[in-house]
Amino acid sequence: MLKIEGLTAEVDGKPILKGIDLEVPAGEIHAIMGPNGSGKSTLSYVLSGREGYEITGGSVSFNGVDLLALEPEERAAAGLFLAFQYPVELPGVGNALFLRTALNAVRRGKGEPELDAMQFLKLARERMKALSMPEDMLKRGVNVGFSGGEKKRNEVLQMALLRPKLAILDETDSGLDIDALKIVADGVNALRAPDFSALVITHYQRLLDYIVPDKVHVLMGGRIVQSGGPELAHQLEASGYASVKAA
Ligand SMILES: Nc1ncnc2c1ncn2[C@@H]1O[C@H](COP(=O)(O)OP(=O)(O)OP(=O)(O)O)[C@@H](O)[C@H]1O
Repeated sequence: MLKIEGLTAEVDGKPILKGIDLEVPAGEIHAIMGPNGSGKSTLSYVLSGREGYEITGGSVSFNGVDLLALEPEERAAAGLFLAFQYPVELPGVGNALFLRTALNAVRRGKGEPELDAMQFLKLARERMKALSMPEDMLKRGVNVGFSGGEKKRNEVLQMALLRPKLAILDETDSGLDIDALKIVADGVNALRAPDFSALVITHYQRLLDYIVPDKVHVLMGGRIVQSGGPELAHQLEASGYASVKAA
């Protein structure tokens, strides 16, 4: 599914990713943990094709395709989805129209028929119910006036509608109350399938009680410095990153 080899990238001439090697097979969920400023968000932005990041070396293969050669919208059409750490507000852009436009763009890319407003509403209501989101969130501007937790749920709604092949969740758990955490985790778990993979970036072991990862990786100083099973997250929670440095 995803194979990253020797990936290096810089921002404003400052090297941030210093040789990332990471493989996420189809059907697996991997977690990335690491101290503040270690490059976790940078990795997710580089994978999604955000402007301002210069790739200086390495390769990323996504289902056999050179991901780095694709435009951001082509990456989305190929099945990549990034749930932002800080979802942006788009005043004046209705959430329903935004979500339907995103969904239809991906459907077009896959050669599937677009959904009209009625078909979309039916699907969105169904998926929102599963996420315990009130329907009026469709009528409001994208994320405008949404609480922190509501913005994160709106990201997961997007994911539930787009049904990507690879979802990257960048600290989607931060700012969520305990009930919302479970709802969001259920949303991710519902997508588990042999052709779905996820990279879950988190600071907290707690999320990984609900989304049990196949592997946990520690990103420090722009490199993956340790990988292990779910027990690695427990070990980090107990001893912090000093134990990794010593390893
Ligand atoms: N536009 C930028 N200009 C300068 N430095 C940047 C820029 N974007 C990121 N950085 C730096 O790159 C480093 C990695 O940032 P990144 O956001 O990827 O870390 P992170 O691991 O996601 O951190 P956190 O856990 O705090 O979210 C940081 O030192 C950050 O200051």
